[in-house]
Amino acid sequence: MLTIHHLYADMMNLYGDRGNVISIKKRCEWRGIGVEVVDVGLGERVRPTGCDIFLFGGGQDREQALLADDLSGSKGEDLRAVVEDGGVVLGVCGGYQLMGHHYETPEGEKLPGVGIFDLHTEPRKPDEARLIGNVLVEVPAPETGDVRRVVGFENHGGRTYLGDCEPLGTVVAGFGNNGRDGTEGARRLNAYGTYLHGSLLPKNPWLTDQLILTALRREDDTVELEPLEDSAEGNAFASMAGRLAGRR
Ligand SMILES: NC(=O)CC[C@H](N)C(=O)O
Repeated sequence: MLTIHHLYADMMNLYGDRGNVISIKKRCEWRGIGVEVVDVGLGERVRPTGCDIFLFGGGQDREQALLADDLSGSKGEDLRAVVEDGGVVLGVCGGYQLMGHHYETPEGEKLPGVGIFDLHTEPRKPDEARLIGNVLVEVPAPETGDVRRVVGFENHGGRTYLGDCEPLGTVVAGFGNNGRDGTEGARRLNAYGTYLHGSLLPKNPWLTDQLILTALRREDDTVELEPLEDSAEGNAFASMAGRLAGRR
């Protein structure tokens, strides 16, 4: 049984990030893989089962401030332990920002993060716009050495800067972490962070399956996923990626 832990489901669900939960759930069900969804709200502990995917969606500054305190206690420790143990975690935008050291709001408030990634996020300057639009990212797959593509939508004021931390990938079109250094997102062990809403996973079925496979293989490293008929999603992905790549 794969457990999807949906962190702050009712607070951090900007731009349809709940679609990430639905995509993982359906792609498991279509394969006859047992899957359950557990909402993890304020004051609730994360309870790993050994076959888990933790999802942390996007949110406005107000929601981030409300839950930053909740993350600074035992829940943050538990999430760091999950990542160190090779657990699968995906943070999107506001959730991603709070997986770093801190997120500084435009009002100058530094919201403490969980410290999963060595990164921090600064506010946009008064004369800077929010980073908004469609994004195309090239993601190296170290396991196979090939490069995959990810598409999505971004809308964030924060500018994220990586320290000793790998990016998820390189921006081909769009802004990414900060609109300056060409990086998008972050990755460490099996923890992923990204600015891509969309929602991300329905638009990028290969990434969804990679998260599912990684989680399943923590229990049984011989598991394989039967392929699904992704032509519709694949065509939508290819046309968006092609359009965006044409903007290089
Ligand atoms: N889309 C989001 O999750 C926004 C994150 C954060 N509030 C920012 O504006 O950068």
